[in-house]
Amino acid sequence: MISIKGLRKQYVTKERQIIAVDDLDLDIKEGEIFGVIGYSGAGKSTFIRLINRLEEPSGGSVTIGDKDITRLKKNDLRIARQDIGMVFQHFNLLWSRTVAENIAFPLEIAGMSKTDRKQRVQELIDLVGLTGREDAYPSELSGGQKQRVGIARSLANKPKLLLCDEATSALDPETTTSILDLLVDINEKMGLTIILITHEMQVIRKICHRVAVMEEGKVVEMGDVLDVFLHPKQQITKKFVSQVMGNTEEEDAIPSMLQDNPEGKLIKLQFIGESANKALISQLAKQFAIDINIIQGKITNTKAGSYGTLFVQITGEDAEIDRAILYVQTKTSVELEVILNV
Ligand SMILES: Nc1ncnc2c1ncn2[C@@H]1O[C@H](COP(=O)(O)OP(=O)(O)OP(=O)(O)O)[C@@H](O)[C@H]1O
Repeated sequence: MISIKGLRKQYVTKERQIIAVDDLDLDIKEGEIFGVIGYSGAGKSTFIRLINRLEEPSGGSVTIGDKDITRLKKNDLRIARQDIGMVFQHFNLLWSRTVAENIAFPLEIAGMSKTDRKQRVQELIDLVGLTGREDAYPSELSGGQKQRVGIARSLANKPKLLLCDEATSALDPETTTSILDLLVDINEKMGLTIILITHEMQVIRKICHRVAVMEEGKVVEMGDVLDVFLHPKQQITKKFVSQVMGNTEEEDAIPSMLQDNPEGKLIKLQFIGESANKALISQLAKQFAIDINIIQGKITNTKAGSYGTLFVQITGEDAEIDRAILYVQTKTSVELEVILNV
């Protein structure tokens, strides 16, 4: 639905030239929640603002449906933008307007009649859970409520695409969760495509279907969220995954946990779905003459399902351990890695 080709943005200042977005190619599917993650300065904000041309690209194209946004003249761009909502980190509300008036603002610009506007605003207020706060001013609202107004306003013209620029970065973890839940709800109810940028892997984990990792203006890794969590390739992606899964230093410390009983093999199992794994452990213990001691385990839930890592110590005759390992590798979908041979 959205096709981005060779997208580029170069800033030229007196002191320096910066390529903030460097030859980006991406296809985003209709109805998906697509996350872009990167550290500060990676080019995320520039990228998302190029999509609706809040920034003018230096090269490349952004095609939404059958419209090449980068080629539209001013008036056509204004019309095309009605199909693209945007949510901002710092809400960008009009402080002298009430909740209802903020949400009505884009409808006024689009020329909707007062009666229709009133009805649409009420629908939106109910949708984002602000019923009863219509006449409040932004200064009277919590951060989460302000963002709900921002989201309602972005949806006013029934866009097909929603761009979220660090929409939860100014919010505490609990409020972040409730706003992310709202985005998922909107995505599912309306089939709205969402592109979000963030520096938090938790945001990607909770709601995104696919993720792109950005570094120095380029996408360095991209894939289904579950795949990226299970098999991060680039160093930067591994770092982001460890934000959620815990530090790899913890893994380094695991061999020392075997100090009390240094024998057998230390194995890392990676699996999708918790129950499949539990069943596997008991099956292995029954089928092979081995003992399995669970050292450490972690389950993480993503939008696409749960996955986990389990560290186990297997003891017994070497040949029997090897048979059990071969069984897991050839007969199950669980991934197995021998971390340590004692
Ligand atoms: N208007 C501008 N003029 C000059 N350089 C800019 C401009 N906007 C962004 N840049 C530079 O482009 C690069 C990418 O910035 P961008 O804000 O897109 O990154 P980001 O990943 O969104 O980071 P952050 O989360 O800190 O905003 C940075 O080096 C930044 O200094």
